[in-house]
Amino acid sequence: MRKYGLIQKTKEVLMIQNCPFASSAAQFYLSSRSSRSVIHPLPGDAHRSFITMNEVDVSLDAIAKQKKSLRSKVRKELKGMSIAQRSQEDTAIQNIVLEASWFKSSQSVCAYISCDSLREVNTSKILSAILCNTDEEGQKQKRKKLYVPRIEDRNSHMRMFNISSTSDLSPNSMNILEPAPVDSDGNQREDVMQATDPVDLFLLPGVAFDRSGRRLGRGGGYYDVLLKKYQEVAAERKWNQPLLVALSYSLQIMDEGVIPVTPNDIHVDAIVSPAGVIPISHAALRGCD
Ligand SMILES: Nc1nc2c(c(=O)[nH]1)N(C=O)[C@@H](CNc1ccc(C(=O)N[C@@H](CCC(=O)O)C(=O)O)cc1)CN2
Ligand SMILES: Nc1ncnc2c1ncn2[C@@H]1O[C@H](COP(=O)(O)OP(=O)(O)OP(=O)(O)O)[C@@H](O)[C@H]1O
Repeated sequence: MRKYGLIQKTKEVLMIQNCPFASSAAQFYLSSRSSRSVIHPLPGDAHRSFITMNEVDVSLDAIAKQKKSLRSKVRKELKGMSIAQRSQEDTAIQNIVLEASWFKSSQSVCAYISCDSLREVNTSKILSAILCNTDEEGQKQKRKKLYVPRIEDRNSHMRMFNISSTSDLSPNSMNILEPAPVDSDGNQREDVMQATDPVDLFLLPGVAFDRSGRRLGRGGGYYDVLLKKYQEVAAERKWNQPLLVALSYSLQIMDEGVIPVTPNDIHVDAIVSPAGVIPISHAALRGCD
């Protein structure tokens, strides 16, 4: 069912031409002509507006394999990082976020709870600052709303629930901390999809990123599905779209063209690495003024 939907969507996207940056996925088509099944820019091949279902299948399978292999390569490199290097990069990245104008002005944030064994950029300092209402100098701030992920099933279904303390969290089967849908007083937590105010900022985890905004996740499709849904909800409610900011160790930033993508992959607006913010979209460039 999902695969058929994906094939339909892929075909629709592949037939769109001359799209602006906002739908950057549409500027590429999947090609199975090459044995490596790469992604080509459209212009020179704009006449090729149809591909068969089989070609889409072959290309998507090849892309899935390329993603898997890139994930293993980067995971290995992350395992090779020294504790000191990671800790230095964790501090630098989190300080950059805490000092950024787009973070300071945000009122509602979706962020991940970092998992040490997955070698994810640490978010504990950012989460504490949000939950304690303090800025990087310890000054009191207006309290931001915080939503964190909870996996619902293995079918790419994740929800984001509002929490007010890290004591609201317990480890799931993957040893990632997550909130129960009901709090300790028996009250249903607010799901970000039901929130009455917009989310300004998503802080995203991932395995690899590039300077054109491509993001390779852990392979569950959880973020791609949730972000697409949230973008649709925001558009229906005529809200500004949230800024999508990925947190990345230096070695997770790839040269352009290395990260394979499909039309389902949501591009990020900016990346924060220890070297600073890499603004990608117009929204991020405006936010970095
Ligand atoms: N901190 C955090 N929370 C998150 C995510 C995340 O990436 N980071 N997710 C974002 O989706 C969801 C969880 N998805 C996950 C998907 C895979 C693995 C994992 O352990 N993957 C192994 C490889 C498994 C395999 O290849 O079979 C790994 O990456 O080492 C963990 C979480 C929701 N919560
Ligand atoms: N919007 C979507 N609708 C349906 N299926 C999707 C969607 N996005 C991703 N998927 C499916 O999820 C699976 C994993 O996708 P992919 O490898 O791109 O995940 P990822 O980006 O690494 O993970 P994540 O989004 O959790 O960080 C694939 O089978 C993909 O087709």
